[in-house]
Amino acid sequence: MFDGLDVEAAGGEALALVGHNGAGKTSLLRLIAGLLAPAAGTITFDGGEPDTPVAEQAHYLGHRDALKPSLSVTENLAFWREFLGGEPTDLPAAVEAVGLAHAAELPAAYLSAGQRRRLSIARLLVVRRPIWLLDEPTSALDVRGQEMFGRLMSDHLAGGGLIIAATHSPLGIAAREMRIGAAA
Ligand SMILES: Nc1ncnc2c1ncn2[C@@H]1O[C@H](COP(=O)(O)OP(=O)(O)OP(=O)(O)O)[C@@H](O)[C@H]1O
Repeated sequence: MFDGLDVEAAGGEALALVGHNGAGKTSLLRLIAGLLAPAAGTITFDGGEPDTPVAEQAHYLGHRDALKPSLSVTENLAFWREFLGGEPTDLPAAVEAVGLAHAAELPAAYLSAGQRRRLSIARLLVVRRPIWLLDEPTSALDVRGQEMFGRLMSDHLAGGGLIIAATHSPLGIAAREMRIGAAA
């Protein structure tokens, strides 16, 4: 799919992966997230927890929102916090931060596409991880949702976090562009 790829990104930086459909942007994110094994090469995280795999220090926000439809918004977040071994955090604050306070007790099955994406974004806030791997994160978000997520991404970068995002549209924050594959 791709070879000879040499990418480096530092804390506080956002890297925007751009490239044509099928270039390998999602695959690169999935490699870093530990969901695919590289045929060759290594992925390292200097300054992270040395004994913890990079994948466990990263959040992967994929195309599909990983939600349990029968659980409410708050229950989904509680599930993720438990599953990912997060510290006790203020779930209502995370729900509020993504603009879902009015839907906190609604089953995820009833959420719109944009609301599901907002709930997925709340997972990034509930369990703190330094690396955010985002695949088309703003798809389905309305303008206010995009602004909200832009602020959350900026806060993450200001705290020394790292963002790597595959995107076909502006990310809403200053990002270094990295092209995957040949220009279309
Ligand atoms: N599980 C898989 N098995 C086989 N081939 C795959 C698999 N997943 C992806 N591919 C192939 O790898 C290539 C890169 O796919 P990828 O999803 O990484 O592209 P992308 O750059 O994210 O594209 P898009 O802009 O359409 O989201 C494509 O040719 C795709 O068909």
